[in-house]
Order: sequence, then C-alpha cells, then structure tokens
Amino acid sequence: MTNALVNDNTGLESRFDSMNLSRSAYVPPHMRSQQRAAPSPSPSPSPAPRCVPLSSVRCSFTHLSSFSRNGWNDSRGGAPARGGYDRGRGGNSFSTNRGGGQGWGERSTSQNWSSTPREQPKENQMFGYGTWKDGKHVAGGRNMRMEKEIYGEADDPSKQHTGINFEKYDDIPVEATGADVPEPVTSFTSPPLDPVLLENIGYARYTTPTPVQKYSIPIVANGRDLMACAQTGSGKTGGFLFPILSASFSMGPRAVAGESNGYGGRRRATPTALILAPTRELVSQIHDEARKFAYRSWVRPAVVYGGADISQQIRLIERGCDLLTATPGRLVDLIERGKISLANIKYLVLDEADRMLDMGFEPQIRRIVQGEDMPGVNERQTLMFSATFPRDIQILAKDFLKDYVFLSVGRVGSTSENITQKIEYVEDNDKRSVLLDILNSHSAEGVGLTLVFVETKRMADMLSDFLIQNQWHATSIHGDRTQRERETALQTFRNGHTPIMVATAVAARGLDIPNVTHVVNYDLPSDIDDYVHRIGRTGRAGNTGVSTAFYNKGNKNIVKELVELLREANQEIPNWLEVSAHESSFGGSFRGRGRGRGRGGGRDYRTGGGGGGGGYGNHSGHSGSGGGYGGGFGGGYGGRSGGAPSSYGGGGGYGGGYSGNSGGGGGWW
Ligand SMILES: Nc1ncnc2c1ncn2[C@@H]1O[C@H](COP(=O)(O)OP(=O)(O)OP(=O)(O)O)[C@@H](O)[C@H]1O
Repeated sequence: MTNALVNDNTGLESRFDSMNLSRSAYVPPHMRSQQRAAPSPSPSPSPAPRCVPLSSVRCSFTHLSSFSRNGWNDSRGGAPARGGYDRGRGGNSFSTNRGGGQGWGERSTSQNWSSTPREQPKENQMFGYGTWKDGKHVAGGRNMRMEKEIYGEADDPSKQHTGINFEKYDDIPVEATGADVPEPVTSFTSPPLDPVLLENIGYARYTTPTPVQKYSIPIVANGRDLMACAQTGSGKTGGFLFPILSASFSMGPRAVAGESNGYGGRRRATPTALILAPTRELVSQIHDEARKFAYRSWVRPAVVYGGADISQQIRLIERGCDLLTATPGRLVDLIERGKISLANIKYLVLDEADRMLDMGFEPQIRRIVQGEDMPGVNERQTLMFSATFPRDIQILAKDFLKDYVFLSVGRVGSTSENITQKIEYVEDNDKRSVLLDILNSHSAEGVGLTLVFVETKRMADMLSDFLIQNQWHATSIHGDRTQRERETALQTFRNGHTPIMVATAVAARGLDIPNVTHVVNYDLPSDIDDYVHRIGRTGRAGNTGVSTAFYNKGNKNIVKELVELLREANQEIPNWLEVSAHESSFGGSFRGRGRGRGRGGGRDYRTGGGGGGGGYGNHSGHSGSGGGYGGGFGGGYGGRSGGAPSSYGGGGGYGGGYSGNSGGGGGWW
C-alpha cells in the first residue's frame, strides 16, 4: 500500500511535469481558508479525548481530493526546498519514506539557537510543511493527502492500535535514578508539549503518554541525558521523538556551526538531531514516526541506510535534514563524502543502545560520536533507549553521557506480561513437524501473523522453502537478501499476503508490525536479551500475543536466565525446564557467548544493583567479562568481552562492506 502511494505520487509528479505546470502550490482562495482553518485534534488532558480527527480528516480529505482531480492543489507528499518550491517527493526506496525535505539554503549563521530565521516563500504556502520565520514557528497548512498517508484511518489494519492492556502499562513500577530527577508528566498537556506537536499526537490518535514517555519528556526538557530501559512495544520511539520535537518546534533551528559548504560548493546537511539504530528496517520505521510527529513543522526528517541508492539519499538530504535517522555504516559513508556534518547536533539518540554499543557497532559509534565534528558530551544531549541494558554496556555507555538519569520501566530486560510465553522441548529433528502442528492450530484459531526466528540465514531460506512446499504462504528476511527482497518480504508479511515470515535476528529489534500474534523461536538465541527482543515483536502497545520457543539440550546456555525471565513475567514454567536450570546452576558448564552481563540487579549499575556477582555454573564462554547472574556487585566488571576494539580506526571492522550490508554487526544475520 505504501509503495503504491509512493508510485502514485511519482506518477502525479511526472504528469505535472509533462503538463508543464507551475510548481507553486497554488490554492484557490476558497480552499486556502479551509485548509488553514481545518480543525485539528489534540490529545486531551481530560477523560474525554479530543481525538476525533477522523471525521474532520475524512470529510476534508474527500473535499480536497475531489478538488485535486481538477487541479493540482493537493500536496505532493514531499518537502519543499527552503527558498523555493520543490516537489520534493523525498521518495525513499524503502517503506513509506517520502520524508524528503527542504534544502538548507536560508539557514542563518547567527550564533544563537533560537533566533535563526528560516525563510519561506511568502505566497507558496507548503501544505504539510512549516517554517521558522522571524524567530517564530509558522506551522504549515494541513495536507489531507499526507495525513491519510502518514496517520492512516482509524481502522487501518496496517497501523498499530492500542490493545486492551494499554492502561496496564501504568501499573508497571518505574525507577528513575540519578541526581535531581525531574517529576514525570501526567499527560501530554500538563505541562503541555508544543501545540503543533500536540496536534500531531492527536492525529496519531495517542491520548495518553506511556510511562517511558511520561518520564522522558521532562527529563529531556530539563536538558538532561537519559538512559531509558522499558519493555518492548511500550512507546520508546515517542519517548525520544516527543521531547526532541517539542523543544525544536519551540526553539527553532540551531545556528549552523562552523563551515557549511561541502564538496562542489554544495552545502552539507547539518542535522540538529541524530538518531542511530542498527537495521535498515528500523531506521526506516523511526523515520516514518518522525514524519508523523514533525508534520506541519519546520523540522525536516530524513533517513539514510545501507543497501539503498546513495545518490538518491544524497539528493534527499540536500532537500532537508534537520532530524536524521541513520544506520551507522551509511552515515559514516556520507560523512566521508562530505555530505553530512554533525557539527550542529543538539540531540543524539542511540535506539537499541545496547546493540549499538555491542561489539558489532561500537567502533562505528565511537567514530561517529567522538571522531567526527559532533559537539562534545557537554554541548549535546544524549539519549539511549532499549528494552535491555546489560551492565557491561551501561558501563561502556557512560563514555557518551553526562550526569544522566537512568530510567527503568519494570525490571531491566524484563518481558511484557502481555506476551504468553510457552517453552516446548523439541529435538532438532522434530522441529519441522512441530512447527507445522503449531501453524495448523494457530491458523485454526483464526487470525494473526506468525514470525519464526532461526539462527542462520541458510536456515531462514530452507525453512521458508519447506513451509512453502507445505502450502503455507511464507517468506523470509535476513542479511543475505537484497534490500528489495527484504522490503518485499516485510511488506507482504505486514499486509498478510505471506502471514508467516522466517527471520534471522535482523528482524528481532524494534520492528513494530501490527497483528503479529505469534512469535516462534524455532532456534533459541544464545543470548537471553536477544530472546527478549524477539518475543517483543508481539504483545505491543497493550495488545496480547503468544510466543513459543523450541528448547532442547543445545540451549542450556540460557536456561537459567530463561527460567528467571519466565518467573518475573508470571509465566508457566515446565518442570523439566526448572530441573534443567537447577542442573546447570550446580556445576553444569555451559557454552555460549557468555557476555557475563548480569541481568541480576536489573537496574542502574551506579546504584550498585546491576548484576555482577560471582556468576553461576562454570562459565565456559569466551567473554572474559566478569559478571554473571545473581545479585550483588561483587564480581564486577572485568573489561569488555571478546576483545572488542574500543577505538575506531585500524581494523575496527567498520567501513568496507559494513555500510552496505544489513547495517548489523556480526554478519551472522
Ligand atoms: N502514547 C501512546 N499511545 C498510543 N500508542 C502508542 C503510544 N506510544 C506508542 N504507541 C504505539 O505503540 C507501539 C509501540 O511503540 P514503539 O515502537 O515506540 O515501542 P518500543 O518501546 O520502541 O518497542 P521496541 O522495544 O520493540 O523497540 C507503536 O505502534 C506506537 O505507535
């Protein structure tokens, strides 16, 4: 559907081209007032939310689209270039990313954050896009076509809707540690976010903030750094987008720091906010969210990731790039080409931060944050988000943070009770037939998408072929597939044409796919945190879901942590699993990556509770890191494991094929 819209836009554009029509956003007078005056919803502080945009959206949309058949008023879904109209489809080759954007031609070089004027052609009101003018935020007019595309309709199955347990998020205990932690907000409107953002939140049909959002909004507004750990599917994306966008809307663009001309006389993109995430699909999804909440504002979101045409991405960032979402490899590439400068960064976000600081990405992150022109830790705000924050990563992360607040919503690394977790003992040879049984019973129950995780790319292909041979509509996603194949797999999975997707860990983190009702861990991962992220593809936003894991003696390396996790989430624990966990506690050695991360304390390591301790069993992993399971801080941190390089430069693994691959580290997925 999304791609259809992209194509549709493109087609429309070429028709305009052939008609040789002026690009100015001509709107007949009678339509202008309607667009500007169109009522907009906003989240309500009261029990009766004003989230009623749909009727007005639908009615206005009908009206506009009938008009646009006769003319060209309807907006083109792309961002206009600053200083002149630009059709700016911003079409990204993946997903719904038409974000496009403006150039940065008029940016002043004045020194203060709030007073940089941003010119906008006076007559050419760009519907859907705002501007910063004379020290003020001038919101763009509404653009019904764009609204329909980015927010969908109320009953749109391709958008995630909150489930019956959404309110229960408020019952999860929250712990915020650090000096002078600001009080959480209770709603989006008290104290209020920026009015344009409030309207956008209303269009997205959010009525109340989730716990992580309640805390992150004032923490970021007070200029603090943040390390936030909250369960999968509990709204962490809004947790960083809302405070960043609210402040940006109110304060305007930051003055461009330093030299702004790039190669060939062209200017470099100088984003104010940078969001780094590990996979192409995830950055694309975050960008789509950014487009929702930056709608009608002066902020132009942009996205770059590997596997897609770099020249097209360069063209797009040249049109506007205030809030950039990127995979590290492609970002490094664009910095090296002189297309992006980080000198203006005010906000740095690491989403899936523990993954970003793990061995696969750490050298690149260090290079981006410490080895380029990004302002130092005291001149920017740094925000880190994940559902899991092992203690060794917390310790490593402090290099990038200053006086931060550590926020944990629920226990660090815990799973949502919205997910019913089942563990089946299945020998390797029986896995295929047990999977078929499960799929049969699941499909007999009716609905929903099933995501099946395996450990290797080869297995992903083999298993999806096997399912197809058995008359199941299945697809696969992994790092050896081309970007186009990955996009198609995700798209046909989302829209239900292939309701089963076999995936490697490339799909384990962050992806928000509505209606995934079942996750199967056909192969259990060797790291418990990976299990947490994988099962978190279901049971999101207060919806319920089921996960089934195939366990056998090859998975003993995570049995103790698995049992602990199940107990915390009030799940049924099979007797045989408890026995297995007990055995492995008493002398049974176990293999695995053994990062010794110590889920034990489950909170801010600075408070002395972050795991560590003597470990359990005879750890035969290769990590060399201390830690282990269980309480206490005793065993301590024994240095990062596995000899991960702590500096970029020679041989850290970045560069080369890195930016062009899945955006993930290790390469096994
Ligand atoms: N305040 C809110 N009200 C209603 N829905 C929300 C709210 N905040 C987020 N959501 C929805 O909840 C879903 C999950 O949000 P999001 O993807 O940000 O979760 P997450 O915590 O980042 O998950 P993960 O750990 O898997 O990355 C999304 O579909 C999002 O639109």
